[in-house]
Amino acid sequence: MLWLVTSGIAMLANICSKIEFQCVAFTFSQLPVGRGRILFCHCFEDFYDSVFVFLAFVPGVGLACVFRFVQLSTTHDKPLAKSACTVCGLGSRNLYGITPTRLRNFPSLTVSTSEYLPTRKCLPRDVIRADMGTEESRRIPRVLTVAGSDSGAGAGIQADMKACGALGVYCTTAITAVTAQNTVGVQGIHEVPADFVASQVKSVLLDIGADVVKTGMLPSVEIIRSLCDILRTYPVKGLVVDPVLISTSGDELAGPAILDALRDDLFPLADLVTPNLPEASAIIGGDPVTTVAEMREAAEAIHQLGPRYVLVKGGHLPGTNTLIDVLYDGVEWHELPGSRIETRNTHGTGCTLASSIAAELAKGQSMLPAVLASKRYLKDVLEENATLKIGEGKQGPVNHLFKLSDWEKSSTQSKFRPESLLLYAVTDSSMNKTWGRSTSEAVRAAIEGGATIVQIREKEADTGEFLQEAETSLKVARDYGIPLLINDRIDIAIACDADGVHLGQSDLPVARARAILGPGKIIGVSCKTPEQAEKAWKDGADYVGSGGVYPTNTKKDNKTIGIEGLREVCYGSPIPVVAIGGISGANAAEVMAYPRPENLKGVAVVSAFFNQPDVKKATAAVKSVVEECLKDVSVPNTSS
Ligand SMILES: Nc1ncnc2c1ncn2[C@@H]1O[C@H](COP(=O)(O)OP(=O)(O)O)[C@@H](O)[C@H]1O
Ligand SMILES: Cc1ncc(COP(=O)(O)O)c(N)n1
Repeated sequence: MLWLVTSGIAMLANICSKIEFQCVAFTFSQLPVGRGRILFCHCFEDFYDSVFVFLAFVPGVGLACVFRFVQLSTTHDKPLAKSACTVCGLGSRNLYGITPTRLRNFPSLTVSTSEYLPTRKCLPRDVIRADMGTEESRRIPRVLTVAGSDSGAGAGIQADMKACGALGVYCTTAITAVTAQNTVGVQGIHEVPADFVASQVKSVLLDIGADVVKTGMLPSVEIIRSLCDILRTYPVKGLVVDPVLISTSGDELAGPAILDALRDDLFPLADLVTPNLPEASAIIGGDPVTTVAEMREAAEAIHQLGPRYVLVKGGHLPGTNTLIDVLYDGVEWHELPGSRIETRNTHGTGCTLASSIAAELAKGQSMLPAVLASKRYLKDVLEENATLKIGEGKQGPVNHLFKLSDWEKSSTQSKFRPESLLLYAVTDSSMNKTWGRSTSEAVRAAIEGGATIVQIREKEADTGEFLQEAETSLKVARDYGIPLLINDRIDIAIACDADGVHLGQSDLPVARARAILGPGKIIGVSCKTPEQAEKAWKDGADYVGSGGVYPTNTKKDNKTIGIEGLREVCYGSPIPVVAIGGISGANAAEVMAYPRPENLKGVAVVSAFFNQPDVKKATAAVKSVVEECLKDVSVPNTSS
């Protein structure tokens, strides 16, 4: 039920004659209000079941009326309404004087000027609608999309929701048709009855509200007409009309029968109409639109039909790599150029552009900046996803949420492959300096010699130098497809986007590191005991580095655990283990010899690679020893 509280009787009568909801009027002066569907109520309890309260009043008188209303609602021992209801105020700007605190029973207050009357003509383009949240609530720009569902999710409702979401705008929906659609084409269309489309639109507008309405596929004249009726009754700040007729695949989504309804009913209400070239041609009666000059003529002709702006989109311009969209407001022309991006993933570009413009308008942008911002967003989407493969057909969908969809970061699967531990190179900058080479040169040589994973270990350099070393080494490792980890310093790993970190027992706890790095990065942990290995696994590590297997000078005060200690760790470790500490070509066979624990995957080497004149040769030498051990296919020993 919609409640009207008013002292402006004439306005109330006018509004009630236009809306379909049952209205109950409560006038503070108890004046008789006797028209249409208006009923009376005489006590405050009667408001209790309302879902929407509309405060209508004449300027001047209105403010006193609202204060009285607020006072009543706050002194009353019940809340104003059972559930949070929207309060819409209509009248003078004086409403701005009401503070959110005074209106704490109202989740939102919408104010429009008294020029708001249920005839579209007198609705100012910039009708003032200030939604005042309560002190605790935040407001988010809202777009309502009235469009078809695309099961392939590149276009239609799905595109609109994702584009608005990506741009920080809350998108509600009224579905006009459900299509069975994929990258090959449209296999079926199931139209939603016009009255149910209208119900969806009203449900949204009467509760959540919308700053801007965007339309896409409107498959019938009835749907267009009922939408126009609603928009005349409940005007919104902006209306963006994408006159969808045919899909990129060439399938008809709305027949020529709707053209008259678009031209006569919807376009005059629109702030922006966004036809592509075939749509522009159909709207103006079939004349070809294939050049920028013809786009201008079409924009002019469409503008005559009543919208404030026309954007004729040039995605279908033949034989050019510069795509021009033409924007026209009846006076000024803007030719907005963009380069054609080579990609099959263009299904949904039109819907995406229109809904992005709607989103930008909802944020309060004016038209030209909104169009430019949307073109930039679309360009980023097309560029980022140019080579993406979704579906087998010719028209790949636009992937709007590319910023969220770095699967390596969002995946629940680590990139870690246990086999990569086979020949693990751990750098030492002082050794490399002694031999006159940079860390990245040493990394390249180790990889060329057969290293299967690299860890940058830096104990001397300051943070800036370390980062630079890591970045240049990472470039080398990426060229060869070899994972590169950073020793100890999770900040450096994040800064250069390395593949992961290797942590000691006294470094950042593994669980914290995992929480920071996410599931896609590799984490290794140094462990000397099976208990440490078990904990590392529980905390989210991918592998264990266990040693020192042999005495070594690389790490001071490092206890040697020997082959026996290594094996104990392996048997207690639920995750793969790499042996470390004093390993060289001379002893690697002993470490890796069969029978060995199944999860002992390789050897990590420092001096035997980097304290050598020829890193590549030294690495290759250890590699051949380890590979020799792998040739032994005897059943691995898994018991202690
Ligand atoms: N391959 C592309 N590279 C860059 N921009 C494109 C490409 N294809 C379309 N666009 C842009 O996408 C928007 C939608 O264009 P268009 O393809 O004409 O619409 P529709 O998807 O409605 O057919 C326009 O701004 C157009 O310039
Ligand atoms: C439900 C729906 N709405 C709109 C389009 C147009 O998008 P495109 O022109 O990219 O095929 C579509 N294919 N499906």
